[in-house]
Amino acid sequence: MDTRPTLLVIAHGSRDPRHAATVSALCARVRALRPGLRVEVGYLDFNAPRVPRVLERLSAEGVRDVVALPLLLTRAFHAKSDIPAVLREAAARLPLLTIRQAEVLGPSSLLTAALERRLAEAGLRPGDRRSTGVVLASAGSSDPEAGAVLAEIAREWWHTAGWCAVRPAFASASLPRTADAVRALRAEGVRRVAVAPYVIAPGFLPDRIAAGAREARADLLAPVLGPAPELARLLVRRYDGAVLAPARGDLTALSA
Ligand SMILES: C[C@@]1(CC(=O)O)c2cc3[nH]c(cc4nc(cc5[nH]c(cc(n2)[C@H]1CCC(=O)O)[C@@](C)(CC(=O)O)[C@@H]5CCC(=O)O)C(CC(=O)O)=C4CCC(=O)O)c(CCC(=O)O)c3CC(=O)O
Ligand SMILES: [Co+2]
Repeated sequence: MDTRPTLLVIAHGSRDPRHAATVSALCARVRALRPGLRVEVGYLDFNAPRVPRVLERLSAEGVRDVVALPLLLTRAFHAKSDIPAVLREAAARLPLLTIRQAEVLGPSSLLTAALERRLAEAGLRPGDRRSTGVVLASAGSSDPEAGAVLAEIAREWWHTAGWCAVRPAFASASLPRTADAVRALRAEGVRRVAVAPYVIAPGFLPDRIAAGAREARADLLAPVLGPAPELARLLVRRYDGAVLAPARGDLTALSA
């Protein structure tokens, strides 16, 4: 029997059916990277099964150890408040289960590599970098830490990839919006403006980013990250990090 903790991927959920289809495709890639590892998905909202139902089922089946991995790019509301509350509540009802929450996916060079893969798919050539300004369009959060982290990711990516500029934009909760960031780059004289959605799956907020890119006539709109191979590798990396965490004395277990 496989004694490794079960991987529970916690996805946001969406009314858009492409969201859950993308999450499933990503999990299939993770299973291919780690044959024999049990990978389950639970949703916070909109889709079934919800996280508490999955944990109940796992506990009933005799699973004792779970790594709960937020399928989120940023440590903000969902990662800091929402998921810990859901896990605490479930852990209190399921005393045989040990649940560890893994780190969120970002920031990571694997994510910028996935963004570059998507920009190339949208037609951007490596030689275009110096003349291209990129709008890094994320979901947005009212958590100021998220905004600061996104600004740092934009700075770092600009620095390492050699873009003419990288500017953050947000689909909700904070400003600027995608269309305003595209216009600002144009006003600064940037020749080619590309929009890179820093979101995982198609859905409501990605559609808003795409509408903003069209409205401001961006030259290029990349697809969402989706089941990129870099993302699958990053999930495995965060899972491994959580499995190793207690050995470092960095106990994140929610129930003993
Ligand atoms: C807390 C809040 C902002 C705040 O106020 O701080 C916030 C935060 C975050 N959402 C994130 C992600 C996604 N959000 C959606 C969808 C919706 N999100 C909405 C609201 C809110 N989202 C605010 C709560 C307001 C309230 O509930 O009172 C909805 C209801 C309405 C709306 O936006 O108007 C709309 C449903 C639309 C519908 O009805 O169908 C999808 C799915 C999709 O787009 O379809 C994804 C996955 C995208 C992907 O695939 O990556 C992340 C990024 C996490 C990460 O990866 O880092 C954060 C950041 C964080 O965690 O803080
Ligand atoms: Co949201």
